[in-house]
Order: sequence, then C-alpha cells, then structure tokens
Amino acid sequence: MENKHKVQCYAAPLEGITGYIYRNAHHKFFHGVDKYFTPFVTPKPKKGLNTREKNDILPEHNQDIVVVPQILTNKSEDFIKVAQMMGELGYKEVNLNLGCPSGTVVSKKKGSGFLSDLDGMKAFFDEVFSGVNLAVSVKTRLGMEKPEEIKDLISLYNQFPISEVIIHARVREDYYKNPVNYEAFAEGFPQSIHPVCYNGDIFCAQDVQEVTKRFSKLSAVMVGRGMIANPQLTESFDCAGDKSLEFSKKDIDYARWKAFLDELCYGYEYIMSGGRNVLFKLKEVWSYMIPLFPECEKYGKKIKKAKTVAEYHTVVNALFREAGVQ
Ligand SMILES: Cc1cc2nc3c(=O)[nH]c(=O)nc-3n(C[C@H](O)[C@H](O)[C@H](O)COP(=O)(O)O)c2cc1C
Repeated sequence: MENKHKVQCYAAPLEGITGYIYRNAHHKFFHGVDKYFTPFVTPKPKKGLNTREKNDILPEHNQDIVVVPQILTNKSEDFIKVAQMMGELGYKEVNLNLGCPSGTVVSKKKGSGFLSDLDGMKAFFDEVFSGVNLAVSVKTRLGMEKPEEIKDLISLYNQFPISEVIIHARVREDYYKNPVNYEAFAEGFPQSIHPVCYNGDIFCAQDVQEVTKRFSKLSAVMVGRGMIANPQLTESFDCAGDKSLEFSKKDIDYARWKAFLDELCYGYEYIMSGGRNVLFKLKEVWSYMIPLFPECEKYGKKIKKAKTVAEYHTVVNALFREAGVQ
C-alpha cells in the first residue's frame, strides 16, 4: 500500500548558515518546513550565552516560525539553565546536540563525543528530566564508532520522556562524508518508544519517498545540505509517497530564489559590519546552491572571486539573467 502520510519536515541546524537571517528569509519565500532547528548554542558556566547566540534565539528575531533551539553541552545544570531561559522566551521544545563530530567538541565528551559515555548520559538525563518543564528532543548519530551502538543508545533514550529522537544515520567517524547507514537505522529505530525523525543525505523528493516507504513509522524527516542547495526542496515533499517526483532544473522558480538571496544579502548587511563578512556568509550559501544554476562552474568561480558586495551583485544578476530572471 502506498504511504499517503505527509511526513513532517524539519530544517536541520547548520552552524554558520541557518541562523535567524537565513531562517526568516527561507520561511518568507519557501514553504514546507514544519520546524527550524537553530545551530547549537554552547552555554558557558556562569556566563551563559554569547551575544550572537542570544540574538539567534530572541523571539523578535523568530516571529511566525516554529523554531527549536539546540543546546550543546554535557552538563545538566547548564542545559537546565538554558532550557529554562528558552521556556521563558516562549519556546516549547529544546534539542540536545549529540551529533557534532568536531574534534574539539568530541574531546570534551560533548556532541557525538557524549555518545561513548552511556553512564554519563544517563546521569545527565536523570537530572535534566527532573529539572526542565518543556519538551526535550535529541539529535543523535548512530554511535560514536560503530553503528550497532544505536541499539544501546535507543534503550537509554527509552528510559526518559524524550519528545523525539532525530537520528543522523551516520557514526561520528563518518563525519558528513561516508554513506548513510540505512541498515543500522532500520535495526535501531523500531526499538524506540519515542517518535523518530530520519536525517541524512536527503537531496530530492525521491530520497524522502524512499526513506518514508522503507521506514513507514517515521514522525519526520530532517533536511540539511539538500535544502541549502535547493531552498525550494521541501515544497516537493508535499506529495511524498503519492507519486514519483522528478525535481529538475526546469522546476526551479529562479525569480523566487533571487528574491530569497537578495533578502539574505540585505539581512546580513543589516547586522554585520563590513562587506567581507557579508560576502563570507553569502559565498558559503552559494557553494551549496551553485550546481543548480546554468554555467555553474564559470559563475561559481566569479562569485568566489567577488571582493565587494557590489561586485557580488553584478555577478549574481548576470547569473540570474542566464537563468531567465531579469
Ligand atoms: C556546515 C554544517 C554545520 C552543521 N551544524 C550543525 C549544528 O549546529 N547542529 C547539529 O545538530 N548538526 C549540525 N550539522 C549537521 C546537520 O544538521 C545534519 O545532521 C547533517 O548535515 C546531515 O544531514 P544532511 O545530509 O541533510 O545535510 C551541520 C552540518 C554541516 C554540514
């Protein structure tokens, strides 16, 4: 039987990219995202959050969007303090980062580094769930070293009232490169008593179709790089499971993409001092998006070389003219 259920779609947190300027611009021009997760904030003992982190979660910067702040820590008291602050700001859910693979994070037993310390995690959750009164979801990998670790991790998550388990179907050692491990995901996820969201390498509607067919009880799918590459991607998920949807370049609404990119540029110019910082942000987004444009190699190089925001606009306007947008 065909799976007619419209799966919920979450926008993944991507540190350095999906801050509030990006989330607002995306939400203004594209639909299909049910929840946006913020890049992680890292509470510092005594100091709390820094200005950039505070700005990212301020309610006035996140109006009319469903946003879930993500927290990276292995200290329950820090987590509880920040979660309480999020609750006071009006957030209904916070998410614990158990996936970050970066060496400096893992060496401190945070992010995916925490996954190798089941006892430490148990103590952490014991305290967190007696101290917070808002929903807590986790974003986990299959394990630190081996994908089979997911079974013990799920057993641990089952002991606590976690609102949702988002599983990036890789282990820490895979970083973002090695193929996702569907088999290990398939073995681990049915054991969960909590709703499970799938994450990893969703780049087109067919990927969602495959994942939701294969794992029919998923609560949601989360998309990261696929959505940065194609901000229109989540719109093609509306009929996931109904029919095969071949998203091709001819379906791209380049006029909307241009309006979105202009909004991003204005947004960054408004909050950042200096064109260099603005360009850095825009170039990072373009590094994901450029393959979906005509003459992408030529224009990709020109965008990279742009030294000023004015130069950037000249190149980008020419590229959109190639794509049929005046
Ligand atoms: C540049 C970059 C930054 C990321 N930052 C975060 C983050 O702040 N928190 C997090 O949980 N995951 C982070 N991730 C992981 C993504 O949320 C996601 O789990 C991963 O990219 C796999 O999904 P995808 O294949 O759809 O991109 C990041 C990934 C990338 C590439």
